[in-house]
Order: sequence, then structure tokens, then C-alpha cells
Amino acid sequence: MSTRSSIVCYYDVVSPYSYYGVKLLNRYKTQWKDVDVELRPVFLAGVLSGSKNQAPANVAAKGAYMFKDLARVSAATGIPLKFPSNFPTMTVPASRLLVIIQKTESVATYEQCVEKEAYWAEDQDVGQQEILISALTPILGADKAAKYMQQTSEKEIKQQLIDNTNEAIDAGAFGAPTFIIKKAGSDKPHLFFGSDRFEVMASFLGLPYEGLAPQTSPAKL
Ligand SMILES: N[C@@H](CCC(=O)N[C@@H](CS)C(=O)NCC(=O)O)C(=O)O
Repeated sequence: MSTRSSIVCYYDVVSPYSYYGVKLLNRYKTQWKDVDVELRPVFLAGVLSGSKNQAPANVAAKGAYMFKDLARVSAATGIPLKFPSNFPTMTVPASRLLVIIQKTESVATYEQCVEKEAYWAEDQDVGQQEILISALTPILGADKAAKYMQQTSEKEIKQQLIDNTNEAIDAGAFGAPTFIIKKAGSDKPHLFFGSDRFEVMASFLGLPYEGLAPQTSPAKL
């Protein structure tokens, strides 16, 4: 049991609301100094099938709503969005790569890679290995990006992504982003679903919440 509160954010690069979720969480993190935050990649399709749910885009009305809502969130938060030409793309290699980067690199480097806007703001199809490598090269360097890409076929890495996904399902996840919060001094997990739950999460943890674009957030995200 930890004396600090914690938030684990389960995300998948294929999920636009995860894209917003991780960026917003990293904004609030600067104000929520007494909370341990971790971003944990999952396979969203596995979470959806494991919870007998389905992707919003599979329900026509939800898909149409999502398209409009995503643009509104971008306008409200200042987080750039350009809906990708190839959606949904295959993000399993990207997620495995992020598993490796999380294990190997510093938290700051890992979070820079997670926050990369290649897919959701620059229309780069990160389902293609060469595009994924070149997207991460400015952060990792070309040699490491290529080396980590090769490691994505290792059994241990594949298993880690499966384990993350099963862990999220076992915690009650049915989509992404999913946040599991534990309050300081307690092991009891509390699940919050969606990038639009930050106000409620802040209230739950007794933390400050200054709206969608807090004053202390970096000017350019
Ligand atoms: N209202 C939520 C929507 C999140 C959402 O729709 N996430 C998708 C993936 S991008 C999902 O997993 N949906 C499952 C569901 O809606 O049941 C938000 O603003 O973040």
C-alpha cells in the first residue's frame, strides 16, 4: 500500500480519446505533484472483446457523434487533431514498441513517445513500421528506434502487452482511455472511463482542477 495516490492510464494509440487522455493527464500531472502517474499501453480491441463491448465506430450514430466530438475537444483543449486517412490502423506494433520504450528508457522519454502526434495530428500511418520508426527517430535516434522495432517480435514483449490488456479487463475496463485510481493509503482500485473525467477524478482525489487548458500547461502540446 502506497502513501501516495496513483493513477494508471490504460491507452491505445489507435484510440483518439486515449490521445486526448494522455495529453490532458500530462497537463494535470504538473499540478498533481502528490500523485504517481503511469501510462500503460493496451490492445484496445482485446479490451473491447474481453468486456463484450464494441468500438464506437461500429455503431453508426456513435461513430458520427465521435467524429464531431473529437473536433470539439481539439478546439476546447488546443490539442491538435487531423483525423487519420487510415483509421483504424493496426497499432499492435506501436503498442509493443511503447512496452519496450517504457521498460528501457526514462519516464520522460517514454512519455514523449506516447504523446507523439504522428497519427492523430499529422496523418502519419503508424501502422507501417517505417513510418513508426521515422516518427520516433527524433526522440530516440534512428538506431534505437530500429533496434526496438526489431524487438517487438520477442515473446516477452508480446506477452507484456497481453498482460497489460488482461489486467485492464480484470480491473473492469471496457474501452480506452481507462484510469485506475488508488487513493493514498488504500489498495482499493477505482475505475474512471474517458478523457472527459478529469474534473471528477480531481474531485475524487481532492486535487485542483483548472479546466481543460490549465494556466500552467505548456503553451504548445
Ligand atoms: N466520453 C469518452 C469517450 C471515450 C471513447 O469513446 N473511447 C473509445 C475508444 S476511442 C471506447 O473505448 N469506447 C468504448 C465505449 O464507448 O463503450 C471520452 O471523452 O474520452
